[in-house]
Amino acid sequence: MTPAPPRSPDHLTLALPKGRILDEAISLLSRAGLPLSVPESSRALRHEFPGVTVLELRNQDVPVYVDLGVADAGIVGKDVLLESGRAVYEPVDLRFAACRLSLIREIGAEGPIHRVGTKYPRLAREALNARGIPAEVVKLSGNIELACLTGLADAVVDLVQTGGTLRANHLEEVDVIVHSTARLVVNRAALKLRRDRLRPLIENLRALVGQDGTAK
Ligand SMILES: Nc1ncnc2c1ncn2[C@@H]1O[C@H](COP(=O)(O)OP(=O)(O)OP(=O)(O)O)[C@@H](O)[C@H]1O
Ligand SMILES: O=P(O)(O)OC[C@H]1O[C@H](OP(=O)(O)OP(=O)(O)O)[C@H](O)[C@@H]1O
Repeated sequence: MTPAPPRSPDHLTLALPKGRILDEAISLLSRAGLPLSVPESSRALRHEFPGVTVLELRNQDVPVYVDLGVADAGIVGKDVLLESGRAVYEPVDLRFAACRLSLIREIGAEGPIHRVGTKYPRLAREALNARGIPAEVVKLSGNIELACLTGLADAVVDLVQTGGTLRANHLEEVDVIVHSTARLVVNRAALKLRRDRLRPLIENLRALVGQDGTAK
């Protein structure tokens, strides 16, 4: 393993997910005082700004990079954070990318649930255990609703926001498992080492999303 070059305590490394969270994350961080702009469309995965490096990752990898201290902080959905099981510090609910993780079946489906398809096997397992449903959980990677339509599974655990995907596929939400929004996550050691950079960032983000006790 190549050791990472030492980073100055003045420098911040941020883990941000490509996909639907990236633009809003960059916009919020910029308004909170970081000199960021949306990375130009290139194949580059690491973007340098004055005093800040942005690592562009898959959602599931954001908690890993932050927990292991390669990134000082990151932004990720609560759904992905819970699924990761990583005990990172989570100081700000950024209140965007709101959705819920739900148990979903074909409209009118009855009878026992034997197999559940999902991108969230840990949360699905916990939810099924809590409801006393001894079903098999099958990990899938995308277009999860298809598992119900094809008979691969007799229920799925997936995200719902407008409900448009459910309606378009003759599916219904049977139960909400957890509500999710985007969160700022911070490495606990970095919070001490880079306190002068991270504390103002946390306070500015709290003020921007209305969690500092002041009016927005
Ligand atoms: N339809 C939606 N409406 C609002 N927020 C959503 C919706 N779908 C997902 N999210 C939130 O945005 C996060 C990122 O979603 P996105 O669609 O970019 O990920 P993905 O492409 O499915 O993930 P990956 O390809 O990295 O596995 C999710 O973890 C969730 O918190
Ligand atoms: O209730 P809705 O507003 O329809 O949103 C829910 C859909 O959004 C997400 O899928 P996405 O579009 O990210 O595609 P994916 O399945 O590839 O993740 C999620 O997995 C649902 O399928």
